[in-house]
Amino acid sequence: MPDSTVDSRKPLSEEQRSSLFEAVENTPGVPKPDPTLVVDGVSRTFGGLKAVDVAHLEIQRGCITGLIGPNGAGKTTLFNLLTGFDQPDTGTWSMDGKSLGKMTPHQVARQGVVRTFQLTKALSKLTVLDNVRLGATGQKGEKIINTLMPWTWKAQEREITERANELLARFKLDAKATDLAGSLSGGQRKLLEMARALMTDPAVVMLDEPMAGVNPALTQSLLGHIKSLRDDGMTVVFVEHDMDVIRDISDWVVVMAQGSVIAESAPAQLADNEAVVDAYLGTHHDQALEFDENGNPVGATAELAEALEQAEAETLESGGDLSTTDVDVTPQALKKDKS
Ligand SMILES: Nc1ncnc2c1ncn2[C@@H]1O[C@H](COP(=O)(O)OP(=O)(O)OP(=O)(O)O)[C@@H](O)[C@H]1O
Repeated sequence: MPDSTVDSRKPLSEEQRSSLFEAVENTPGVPKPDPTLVVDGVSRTFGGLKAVDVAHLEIQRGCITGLIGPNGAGKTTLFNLLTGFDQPDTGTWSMDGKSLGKMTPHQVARQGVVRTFQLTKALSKLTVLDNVRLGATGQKGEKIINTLMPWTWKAQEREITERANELLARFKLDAKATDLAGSLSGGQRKLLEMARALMTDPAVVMLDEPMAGVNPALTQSLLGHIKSLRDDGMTVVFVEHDMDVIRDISDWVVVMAQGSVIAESAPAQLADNEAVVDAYLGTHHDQALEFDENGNPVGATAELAEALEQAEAETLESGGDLSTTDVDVTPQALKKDKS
């Protein structure tokens, strides 16, 4: 269990969540009514490249915050820094007023902040159940003194297994408990990651691209699971490229580009923000393409394919040569075409 004594688990209703953000301005670094994580001046440089340079960021408690931005914007690096997997050059950050700086991932998890990875870290040669059990921190059996008192850690082992089984049932992986993790599909591994992350009963869960590589059939159930974390009173921060997913489940969206927070807003107002359109929505290079079971493009991919076809037809009509002409299918160009 996290050491934090603040009651950070009271689930918020949908109305409460949206009214929380009513008075929050759409400006980078804007204060939130009841922030749990607060980041100040956090920067990280690799060689000459400033991967992260966040002046100020507050994450609202009990809500889902979507973190978006083009490839290389610094999203994963920020996750790494906040959860102790990397150390910043400058800056401080805290949860409920308690500094999380200079801590190991293990210590950060004990404070109540956990994360999952873009590429799932399931240990393929261990069973699904053992993978989840490994998410527990601070088992009494780890301490030498306790090896002299095996009854204390045996009882704890039982508790850990019980909790792991409960979590496997929550994520509908209980039937796979004794299978090797290596036999799971991409989507099931994401669920396994979430189950493992929840072993410490965290207050804040940071999910790095939980939908990436997931079979579309599992996407809805994965989204449901993420919402259920919030409905249990947890604070969720998640990185995602798919704007439909962002709009569907985020209460608030933070946009990063070139290491910094360049915009924040409610999901419905994202497209109105010029900085966001320029830095993110205007570039399609990292948008996940989606197709149905017959190989036909769906959703945003269908719009993109249609726009591409139309732009190609126009290029040919006006006597252009497709082998030498780049067709501009950015949203700005498409808007121009439609008007
Ligand atoms: N260990 C590292 N060594 C050197 N450069 C790194 C390292 N980790 C990240 N970077 C660089 O820092 C920048 C930010 O990378 P990061 O992975 O945080 O971006 P991101 O927003 O998560 O991107 P993506 O959406 O592609 O996952 C990139 O230019 C990346 O190449």
